[in-house]
Amino acid sequence: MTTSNIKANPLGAALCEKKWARWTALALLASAMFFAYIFVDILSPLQELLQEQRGWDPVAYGHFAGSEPFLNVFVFFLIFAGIILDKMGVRFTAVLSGAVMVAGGSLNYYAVTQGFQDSAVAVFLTENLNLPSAWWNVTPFYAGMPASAKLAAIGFMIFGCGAEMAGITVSRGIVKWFKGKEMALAMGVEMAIARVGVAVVVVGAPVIASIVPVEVSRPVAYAVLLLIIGLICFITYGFMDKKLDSQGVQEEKDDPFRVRDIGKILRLPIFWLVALLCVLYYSAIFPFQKYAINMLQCNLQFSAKDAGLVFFIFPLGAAAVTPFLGHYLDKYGKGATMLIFGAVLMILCHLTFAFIVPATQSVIVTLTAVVVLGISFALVPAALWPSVPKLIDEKLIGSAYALIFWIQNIGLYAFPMIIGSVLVASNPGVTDPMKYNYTVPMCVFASCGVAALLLGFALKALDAKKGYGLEKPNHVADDAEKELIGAAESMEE
Ligand SMILES: NCCCC[C@H](NC(=O)[C@@H](N)CC(=O)O)C(=O)O
Repeated sequence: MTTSNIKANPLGAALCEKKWARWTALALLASAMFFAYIFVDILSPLQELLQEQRGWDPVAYGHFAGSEPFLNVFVFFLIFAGIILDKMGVRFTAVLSGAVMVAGGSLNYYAVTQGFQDSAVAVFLTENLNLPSAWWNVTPFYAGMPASAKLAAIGFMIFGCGAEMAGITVSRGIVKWFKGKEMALAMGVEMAIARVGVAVVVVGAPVIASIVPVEVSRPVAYAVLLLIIGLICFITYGFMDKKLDSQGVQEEKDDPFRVRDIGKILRLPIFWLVALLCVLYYSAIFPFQKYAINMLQCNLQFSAKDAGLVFFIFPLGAAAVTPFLGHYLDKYGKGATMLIFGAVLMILCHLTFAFIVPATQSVIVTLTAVVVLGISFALVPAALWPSVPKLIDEKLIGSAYALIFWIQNIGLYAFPMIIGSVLVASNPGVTDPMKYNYTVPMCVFASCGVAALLLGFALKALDAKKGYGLEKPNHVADDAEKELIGAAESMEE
């Protein structure tokens, strides 16, 4: 349960009390995340070029793309990241995560360069990591996978450790600087900037790659450069963070860390409601993004470029709305209600893609659904992430974010594969990628929305019963929660 982290500062106003300082801290954290999100999707619009220049077929690309959460999910790296964050604090973990992203990103870059193709490492990887395509092979590697895709996947999974570690660290950093102030607005701005990163990549990567001589690795080189700038942002943030600590505004660190603290989080019913809502909602968003362009191509008979332009408004729409919803949450609350609305909008949009878009082939209907889905993708993240500090003890917040991310990453790992299988099973005999019928996969996404909606109702009911303050504005919740939390804790004991 939350306690205020602000201690009286005899030397005057703490840095986080100064608006310019806390927004500068946010700018540094958000810039690093912006660059991370750019890297995540840098190869997504270059699949055709990867096939031409590096011999990656869709299967190789799919295995590479799915490799990012691998270490986080199966080697529990995210859990360790949460423990490191709670033990070592934001400053150390931010710089560590930035360095891990640069290391993984550089390896990923080297794998797609021409230089790697003729190297001894390429020969070694061609002969190794040829794992059978059996059900138990949860790794991204399979027999016959191009060596460059294997090394790129290794780089991408290392990058993924850094990116997710950065994600939880930035969330905790925002709590540290903005608690009791414009916390949801700050998280909204950070996520909006991240969404712009996704939009920039969709348009920018193909342009950079197509500069003569056409080269698929060039956009990746630029993205690695941005990761290095992101690391510099984290280091710069470290100086501000240190100053803040020296003013007595220190994070509550769990010292010594006890595994039973994780057990404490896992025993909270409200934690499970939030984590399951998160995995179900995000599993119907990020994996959907991977199939959306092809779904639009099949339904509207569009080229990939036109479908990309239609889908481009999805992250931009979300980016435009998220900060306003964050501000609304700070001022008026209604977090649980926002989660419910977000789930309803998502269900409506996925059902529209499942039934109305294929029947009407209407561009207007499609655009409307994409815009509404963007609003849903603003509502849920804007309400979800700033609500976590209302539910969990501040010294365990890093572990709590990490556990939620970990559960979410299981969904993000599994769903692209589940949807791929459902797509193939519901389109027997179809081999032309422009002829898929997406009705059944879209119904699977919609059913995730229905489950998320039910969890949203349960969350609202539990909040009303135990008084976590999810429906309260942030500032008010901060004062009220201290009393409520004590009551809630004793009830939970
Ligand atoms: N300060 C908000 C942090 C969460 C943002 C959230 N990102 C994630 O949930 C990532 N774990 C997703 C991923 O694994 O790629 C978002 O809404 O983008």
